[in-house]
Amino acid sequence: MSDKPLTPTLDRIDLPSDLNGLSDGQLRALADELRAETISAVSETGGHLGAGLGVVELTVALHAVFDAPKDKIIWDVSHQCYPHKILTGRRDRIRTLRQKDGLSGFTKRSESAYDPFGAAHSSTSISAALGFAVARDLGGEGGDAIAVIGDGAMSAGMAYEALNNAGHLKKRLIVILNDNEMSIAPPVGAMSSYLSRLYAGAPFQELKAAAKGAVSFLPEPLQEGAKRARDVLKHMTVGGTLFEELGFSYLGPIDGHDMEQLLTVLRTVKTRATGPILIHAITKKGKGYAENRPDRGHATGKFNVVTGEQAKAVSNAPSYTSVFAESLIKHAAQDDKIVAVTAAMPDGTGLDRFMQRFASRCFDVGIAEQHAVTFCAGMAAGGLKPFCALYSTFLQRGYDQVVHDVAIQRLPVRFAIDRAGLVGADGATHAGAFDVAFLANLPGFVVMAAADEAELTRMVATAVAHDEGPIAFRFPRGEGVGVERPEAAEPLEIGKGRMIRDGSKVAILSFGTRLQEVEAACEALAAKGITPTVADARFAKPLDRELILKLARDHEALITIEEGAIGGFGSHVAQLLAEEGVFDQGLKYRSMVLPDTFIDQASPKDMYATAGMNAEQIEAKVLETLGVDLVGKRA
Ligand SMILES: Cc1ncc(C[n+]2csc(CCOP(=O)(O)OP(=O)(O)O)c2C)c(N)n1
Ligand SMILES: CC(=O)[C@@H](O)[C@H](O)COP(=O)(O)O
Ligand SMILES: [Mg+2]
Repeated sequence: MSDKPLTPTLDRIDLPSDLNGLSDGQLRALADELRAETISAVSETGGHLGAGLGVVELTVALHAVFDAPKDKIIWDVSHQCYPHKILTGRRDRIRTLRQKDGLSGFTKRSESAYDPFGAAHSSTSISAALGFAVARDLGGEGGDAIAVIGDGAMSAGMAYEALNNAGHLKKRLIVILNDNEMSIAPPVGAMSSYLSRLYAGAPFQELKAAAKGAVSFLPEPLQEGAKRARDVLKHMTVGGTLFEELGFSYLGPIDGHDMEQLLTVLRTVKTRATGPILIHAITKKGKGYAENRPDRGHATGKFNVVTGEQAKAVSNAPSYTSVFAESLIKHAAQDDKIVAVTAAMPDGTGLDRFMQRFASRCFDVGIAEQHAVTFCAGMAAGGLKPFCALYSTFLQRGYDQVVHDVAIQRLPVRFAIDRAGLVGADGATHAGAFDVAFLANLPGFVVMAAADEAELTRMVATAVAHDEGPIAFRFPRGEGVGVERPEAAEPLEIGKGRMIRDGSKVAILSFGTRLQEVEAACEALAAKGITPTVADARFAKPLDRELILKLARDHEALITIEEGAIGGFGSHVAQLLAEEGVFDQGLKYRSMVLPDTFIDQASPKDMYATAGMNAEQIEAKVLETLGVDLVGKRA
């Protein structure tokens, strides 16, 4: 017998237009089936489960009431989009989610007309929806523009910039605030408390009754129209909210799992809204399956639906994240000037452990990377030693702050850049591809990449000791290589690399954890009689000029490799070699960087294969550069 759920109503739905003939009762049944299908699919693929389960009813109601793809439904972050994908022609591929050549785990314009706007970084939905609304009103395509944004995503400045602009423009625009009182971790900040107060004070049950009463009079609610709708609106509107001050009509709070309330409110809004309107829906993250998990099932590996047991990868090596956190905690125990900042990723950055030890010196600022950077700049200016722990991809959002607030003022902010390089299932949106390029071009910045977990401990020590200006160290997602770590790591000499092995003819200069692949390539090359010299650059800025020029002088060819896009370490090395006239002397130089494309999700190994940066490809690059064929003979 199949362990897939029975889904008789869902089986009749291929596209949202198939919802048209369904009664409200059937829509309710559909939601239950959609929830079961989502759980079943994610049990096979892993992924973001909890957020999607929280919006199952909302997804059905939105597609029942609105007319996608003409109406634009824009999911913020879009990690909650799996039920939407199932209802929009992608059910047959839903069990390929987040896998190579499969469906993306996020909305993606190139994947479906029902994904009008791609996302994965948070808090962009209101701006995008407003853009669609303006395009529509200026004669472009499209009907309603609807942004669905979570309470966590509401902590980011960009959401307020959009509300501010939308309240001013007064376009018809629908924002649904999906408030489950969760970010990845429990949400933080004054805004989160404000939202809780809004709904703590509201007469939830009365609203429910009001909506139900209206529905009982409305066998065909859309035809019956105005009067009942006005009643529902009147009952639900709470005066004086922040949103109203910003120019929005505020509706709610409503129970985001009550199909009757959702349908009534959405139908009312569809027929009556004129300007910007915000619907405040209260939901439960993980609804129906993962409600009791501490993170309410934010992300999960594959799991057994019956027992909930998750498949665990076995590794003897610690994760880079935990090595970073442990090292920082050790230093912080000796140095009370050390403080740490996360932007809504306490678990992901390992700072949850730091927070347990040093609560008053650790700050979760919410999804607010720009603020995180400038907040750290302020603390550095005030004499503290701030560690700004961000994923590479999310640091992108704080770039002007890095330049304007940190670099120009030469403030000693320490950037701990996690998820450097290709990250796997989250795909292109989460690739840590650009940080080396966008940091190493800034005057006075020190930029390091750890080759393994022992190196990471040294780089944490280096960052603690470096008070002269900004410093960054990067490390990848996942486990280290299992090397022994120094008990008490010494700071590195700034701008000094290290030799790994002496060889001849060709030198490989590695920056970051590709070093393991370089080593594997060297083993294979040894069997062909080729013994490359290998060095670990450690620093992209300042470069170890002496080391690089020596490698260039002593070898026929020099190859650099890094887990980053063009414009990073290799470009700086090329600049140095060009300035020093080394190319004029005939050096063959090659730079292995991420290709100039966005690489779709797959395992990190497969993504690096696509990028041409695994051991076999390094080996091939050495042979090609030396003009040697695959068996090791010179052409
Ligand atoms: C700019 C940015 N920073 C951090 C993240 C990581 N992140 C993804 S989802 C999430 C929590 C979002 O919470 P919420 O909007 O309430 O959605 P929920 O998961 O509760 O449905 C965070 C912090 C991100 N995607 N984008
Ligand atoms: C959607 C999002 O941005 C996060 O949930 C992200 O997927 C977390 O990635 P890690 O699993 O690498 O922490
Ligand atoms: Mg939330």
